[in-house]
Amino acid sequence: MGSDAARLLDAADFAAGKHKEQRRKDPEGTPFINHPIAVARILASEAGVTDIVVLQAALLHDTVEDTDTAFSEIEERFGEEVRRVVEEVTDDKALPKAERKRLQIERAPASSPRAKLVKLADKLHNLRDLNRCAPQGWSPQRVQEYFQWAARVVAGLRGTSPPLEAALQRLFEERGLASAPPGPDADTGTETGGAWEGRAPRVGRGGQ
Ligand SMILES: Nc1nc2c(ncn2[C@@H]2O[C@H](COP(=O)(O)OP(=O)(O)O)[C@@H](OP(=O)(O)OP(=O)(O)O)[C@H]2O)c(=O)[nH]1
Ligand SMILES: [Mn+2]
Repeated sequence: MGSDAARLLDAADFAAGKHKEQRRKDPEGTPFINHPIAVARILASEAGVTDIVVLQAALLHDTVEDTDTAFSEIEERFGEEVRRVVEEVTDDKALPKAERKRLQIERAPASSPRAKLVKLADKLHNLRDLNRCAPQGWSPQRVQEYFQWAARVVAGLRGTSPPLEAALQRLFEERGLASAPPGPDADTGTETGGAWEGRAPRVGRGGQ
């Protein structure tokens, strides 16, 4: 099986090979692999995660969604637990974009704790990246809409990692997106209404 370090580097090497032709959407064309590495770093350094399955899944989280990688390949090389987390954080690109985005909001609350960690770190890195530099062709309104959508996904991931949720909360507040504080009573607060500018109501806590 090898050491934890070996397993982690195996995942980093696999992801680097799969993403080798891809660039991020920023005007600098940052190598895509910077993103999964940053997501794994956020989990290890900011969330204090030591679970190698989570860190491997973070490195691999966009391989199936964005390259020719099959889930079976992930399972054969990294095992069933890693495959399962990657599967939970992979959008079905065959679906229309609006449906994919809706499903992320709907499915967040019932995700496994491991998948919730990867999703929180993924959103945190994408939002920090948006603040740093918007992707080519994105208007300020599109950026703001991504923040609004991300806040709805993150609302369904609460109770998972206080440091990541606090970092995300600050980013949402900077954008004028208030939301209820973490915790079991998060859906009872009314003082923070209006975050969605009259769009849909907050979602995703039903019965979880
Ligand atoms: N902020 C930012 N995002 C970039 C950049 N380059 C690529 N992305 C990716 O773009 C996706 C968000 O763009 P959208 O237009 O909303 O989604 P889409 O790619 O699925 O169509 C994210 O994918 P994802 O990882 O699948 O996350 P998510 O859509 O599930 O949040 C993000 O990782 C960049 O330079 N900055
Ligand atoms: Mn990602």
